Amino acid sequence: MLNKYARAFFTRVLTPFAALLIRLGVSPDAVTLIGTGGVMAGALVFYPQGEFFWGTVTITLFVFSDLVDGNMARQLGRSSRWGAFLDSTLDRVADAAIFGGLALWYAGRGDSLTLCAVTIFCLASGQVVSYTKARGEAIGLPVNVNGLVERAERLVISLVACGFSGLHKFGVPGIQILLPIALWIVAVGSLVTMVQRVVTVRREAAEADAAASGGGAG
Ligand SMILES: CCCCCCCC/C=C\CCCCCCCC(=O)OC[C@H](COP(=O)(O)O[C@@H]1[C@H](O)[C@H](OP(=O)(O)O)[C@@H](O)[C@H](O)[C@H]1O)OC(=O)CCCCCCC/C=C\CCCCCCCC
Ligand SMILES: Nc1ccn([C@@H]2O[C@H](COP(=O)(O)O)[C@@H](O)[C@H]2O)c(=O)n1
Ligand SMILES: [Mg+2]
Ligand SMILES: [Mg+2]
Repeated sequence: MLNKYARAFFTRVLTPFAALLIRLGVSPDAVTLIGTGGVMAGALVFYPQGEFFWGTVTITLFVFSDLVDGNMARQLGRSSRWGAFLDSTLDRVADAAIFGGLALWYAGRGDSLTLCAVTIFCLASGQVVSYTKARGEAIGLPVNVNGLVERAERLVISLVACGFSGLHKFGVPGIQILLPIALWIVAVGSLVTMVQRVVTVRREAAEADAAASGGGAG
C-alpha cells in the first residue's frame, strides 16, 4: 500500500537530494552500502541497550537511502541487474539488523521470552515474505500480489512504534507499550502476507503448468 501510494511522494521529495549526490560524484551502490551500514549500526548499537529513540532516529536517517539509491540509478539511466540484486539483498540485511537488535533487547534486559520470540518471528517471516516473491519471479511467474504488509509497512509500523516507545526514557509514561503492540501487528500481518503470496504463487504455478502441458498436447 505504502509502496503504491507513498513512493511517488518520496520520489518527488528525494529527487533533488539524489541529484546533488550525483553531482558530488557519489554512486548509487555507495548509497546502498552506506545506508545499510547506518541502519545496521543504529539497530545493533542502540536497540540491544533499550535506546529505542536514538536507535530509531539513526535508522530513520539512513533507511531513506533505500529510496535514494534507485532514484539516483534512474536519473543516471544506470538501473542495473546488479543494482537490483544489491538493493534487495542489503534490504534483507538491514531488516535482520533491526529485528535482531530488538530481539537482543528482549533476550537481555528487556526480559521477555514471549516478545523475543515474536520479534524473531517478525524477522523470519519478513524474510520469507520477500523470498516468496523473489523465488516465484525466479521460476518465471508474475507473482501478482503484494499483500497486506510489505517491507515499507513492516518498517514504518515498527520504527514509528520504536521511536515513540523510546520517549519513555525521557519521562513519557506508559508509551513503551507501543512497541509490543507493533511487533504483534507486524508478526500477524507478515503471516497473512506470506499466506497471500504462497496462495498466489500456487495458483499462478498451476495455471502456468496447465498452459505448458496444454500447449505440449496441442
Ligand atoms: C517523537 C517520536 C520519535 C519518532 C522517531 C522517528 C520515527 C520515524 C519513523 C519512521 C520512519 C520510517 C521510515 C521508513 C521508510 C521506509 C522506506 C523504505 O525503505 O521503503 C522500502 C521500499 C523500498 O522498496 P524496494 O523496491 O527497494 O524493496 C523491495 C522490498 O524490500 C521487497 O520486500 P517485500 O515487500 O517483498 O517484503 C522485496 O521483495 C524486494 O526485493 C525489494 O527490492 O520503499 C517503498 O516501499 C516506498 C514507500 C516508502 C514509504 C515510506 C513511508 C514513510 C512514511 C512515514 C514516515 C512516518 C514518520 C512518522 C514519524 C512520526 C514521528 C513524530
Ligand atoms: N545501487 C543500486 C540500487 C538500486 N538500483 C536500481 O533501482 C531499483 C530499486 O529502486 P528503489 O527506488 O526501490 O531503490 C533496483 O531494482 C535497480 O534497478 C540500482 O541500479 N543500483
Ligand atoms: Mg533502493
Ligand atoms: Mg530496497
